[in-house]
Amino acid sequence: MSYSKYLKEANFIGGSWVGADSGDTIDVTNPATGEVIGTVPACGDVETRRAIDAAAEAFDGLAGMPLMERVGLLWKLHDALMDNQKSLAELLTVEMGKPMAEAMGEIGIGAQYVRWFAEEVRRAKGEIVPAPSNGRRFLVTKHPVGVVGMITPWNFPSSMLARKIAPALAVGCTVVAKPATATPYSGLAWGALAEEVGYPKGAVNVLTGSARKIGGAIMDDPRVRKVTFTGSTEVGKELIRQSADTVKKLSMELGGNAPFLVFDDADVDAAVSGAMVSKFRNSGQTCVCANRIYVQDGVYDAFVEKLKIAVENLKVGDGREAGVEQGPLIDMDAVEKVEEFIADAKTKGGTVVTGGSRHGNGHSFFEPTIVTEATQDMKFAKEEIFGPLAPVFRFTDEDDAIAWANDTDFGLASYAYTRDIGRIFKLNEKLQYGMIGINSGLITTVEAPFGGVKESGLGKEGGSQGLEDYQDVKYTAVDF
Ligand SMILES: NC(=O)C1=CN([C@@H]2O[C@H](COP(=O)(O)OP(=O)(O)OC[C@H]3O[C@@H](n4cnc5c(N)ncnc54)[C@H](OP(=O)(O)O)[C@@H]3O)[C@@H](O)[C@H]2O)C=CC1
Ligand SMILES: O=C(O)CCCC(=O)O
Repeated sequence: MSYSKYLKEANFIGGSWVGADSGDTIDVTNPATGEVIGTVPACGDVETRRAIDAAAEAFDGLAGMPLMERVGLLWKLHDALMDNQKSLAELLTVEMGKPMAEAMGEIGIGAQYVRWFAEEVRRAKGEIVPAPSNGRRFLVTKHPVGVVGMITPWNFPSSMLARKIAPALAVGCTVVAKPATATPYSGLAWGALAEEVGYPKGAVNVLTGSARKIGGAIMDDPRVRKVTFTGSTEVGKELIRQSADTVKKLSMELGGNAPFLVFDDADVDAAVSGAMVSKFRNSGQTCVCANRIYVQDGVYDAFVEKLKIAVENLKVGDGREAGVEQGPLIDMDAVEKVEEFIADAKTKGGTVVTGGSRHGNGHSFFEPTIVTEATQDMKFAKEEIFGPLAPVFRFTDEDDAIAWANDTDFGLASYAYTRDIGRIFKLNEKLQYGMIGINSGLITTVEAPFGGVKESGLGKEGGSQGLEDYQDVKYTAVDF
């Protein structure tokens, strides 16, 4: 199959494809079938330090490369992604399970991130700040932070690296990346692409293996000046603690618990379409997925009826089959977690109006599910579901809905459907979230800063802010 071009069973360190020193490997399986599709090296701290050596050595060369050469490399990277979009998407689907259409979209948005940062870096201007007296100039300039450690999850194994690697390389930082063990090939493909388009040796290094050992070596090393992580809040907090000893710059894209508010004046059909994309994209496994759907009394029944029809039309199956819209969950633990949420809701008065069970064919598939009459004491009101389960809560009063929406430690994405302009501005002020979708269930775009507040993380990815996160600001006072 064409995806085999990018199925690399070795790690990319200092410009060479290598195994673990021990020779040990880890199996990689297709969650839709359970079959082993290949192996990757089980690397640890020694190999990670070697990768950091290579990245540190490559740094001056990449940082000192003329801007238009760095931009040229990014353009080549963009073209390589688009030229190989189908084979990279197949690889992604085979290791992660998402439907091919979504995998094609993920490779496409990854390429867009590369193009965006190739454009944005040309406008990464500094400042000359007015001095208070004559004979002085105050310069504010921007510089690449240095070697960047990147740790990424399985749910968007290609695009989560795109929005970290692209700005890093754009400004001249070098990279040591550790993709998730469940989905390593889409991460290793970034090494293959960097090699293909001619990045200097050591500019991009990609390792697989023990999260604790690779992560530990990245966090301990003073040469790694920044760490960017996407994943669970629990691991993110541990990395924040570990970063203290060497005071690293951090970007943390952590968990979410997105509220999705539907007010009486909403266009109910539009709200249902928005809820479908927000809740069921990637089988509910995105950190910006609607986790709690709050619907006002006046449209509650109509919303549930239409949502049920849309959910029952979803085709579940192997992501490689034509027309499939819901792939498997990443593993059986994820299935069990969804089952626990449903069982808890049922004991507290929730009603399963569709779905609720494992899907027939034996692997980690789960039926797209709706639970109605959800309440604030149910587990999913506080915890991230990360699966195809849509809890629908009922509300009467706008202020109650906003208070419930904010009643969480997370603050990543939120959504609201309403046509009242005054309410839209009130939501903009009151919702304690880094991102708000008004009459839109799909808000991720390269042009805008993606990121959360509260325990959903630190820093932004995308937008102009997503470039600045890879730069240090330096102030130089010149007296003459
Ligand atoms: N915000 C988001 O986008 C995501 C949120 N999640 C949430 O987290 C839950 C658990 O998912 P999971 O994949 O286990 O997420 P994790 O946070 O455990 O994994 C994300 C990445 O961190 C690595 N990692 C794990 N432990 C450490 C460590 N101690 N030091 C350094 N790196 C580490 C993982 O490596 P390895 O794969 O080798 O374990 C992976 O590369 C999900 O159910 C979901 O709720 C998950 C993924 C993405
Ligand atoms: O789940 C994430 O961590 C990122 C979601 C990206 C997207 O919305 O496409």
